[in-house]
Amino acid sequence: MSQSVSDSTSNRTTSLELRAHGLEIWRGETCLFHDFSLNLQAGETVWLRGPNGIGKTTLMRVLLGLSHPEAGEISWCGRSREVDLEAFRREVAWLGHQTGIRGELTPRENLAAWQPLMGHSSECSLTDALSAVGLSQRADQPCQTLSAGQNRRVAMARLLMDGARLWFLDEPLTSLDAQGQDLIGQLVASHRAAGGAALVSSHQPLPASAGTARILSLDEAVAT
Ligand SMILES: Nc1ncnc2c1ncn2[C@@H]1O[C@H](COP(=O)(O)OP(=O)(O)OP(=O)(O)O)[C@@H](O)[C@H]1O
Repeated sequence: MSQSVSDSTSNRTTSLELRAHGLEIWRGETCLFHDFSLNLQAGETVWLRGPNGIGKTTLMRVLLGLSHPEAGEISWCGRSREVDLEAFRREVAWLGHQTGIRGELTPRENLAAWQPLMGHSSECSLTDALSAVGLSQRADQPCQTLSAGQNRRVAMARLLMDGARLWFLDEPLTSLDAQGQDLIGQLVASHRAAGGAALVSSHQPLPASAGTARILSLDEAVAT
């Protein structure tokens, strides 16, 4: 178990380790996970691989504390995640199926509206984030006039501005062309290189640009 050290400038722990042990998760009459364990540390990408409906979103929601497992323990930096659930959540940036983008607002306005809600601010400015996802030319156009893939890029720009060290990306490749998928891979690799970690769910292979990822095949891990 890693040691937690306090960072006096940001009041964060400098270690990064998410552990889940012995999780049992039911939805309705179905046991999705039985005795499931996961370990994610700084500099790692874990790819949750599995077909539609296997339980990837459900697992991410449980890890984030948005719903509860029937059994099992989840720890963050060596302590129960429940000790300070809010502090844990501030360390997580979640890109889910619903991006939370307001269509009547532009990418710039959406990002500005999200900014005060971010747990920690990164060194990446709003302008830099838009540029990094290739949206500088579309920054002032209402999001409802952008394509699905362009809106995914707006959501990715939010991750770059958010200083969260742990990324939960739920099917981030959806709606993206090959160039967009490659970009997601690059962003994940950069995040990892900067000491962050990413949990990425996808039913399709991660782009090569994402670099090394530890594969967790859910169809082998789920309850039988
Ligand atoms: N509230 C609920 N009540 C009953 N069943 C549920 C509930 N939420 C999810 N499920 C079921 O749990 C299973 C897992 O759903 P989940 O959304 O986690 O899958 P997924 O692997 O993320 O799928 P996808 O790849 O399509 O996003 C599905 O069969 C779904 O129908």
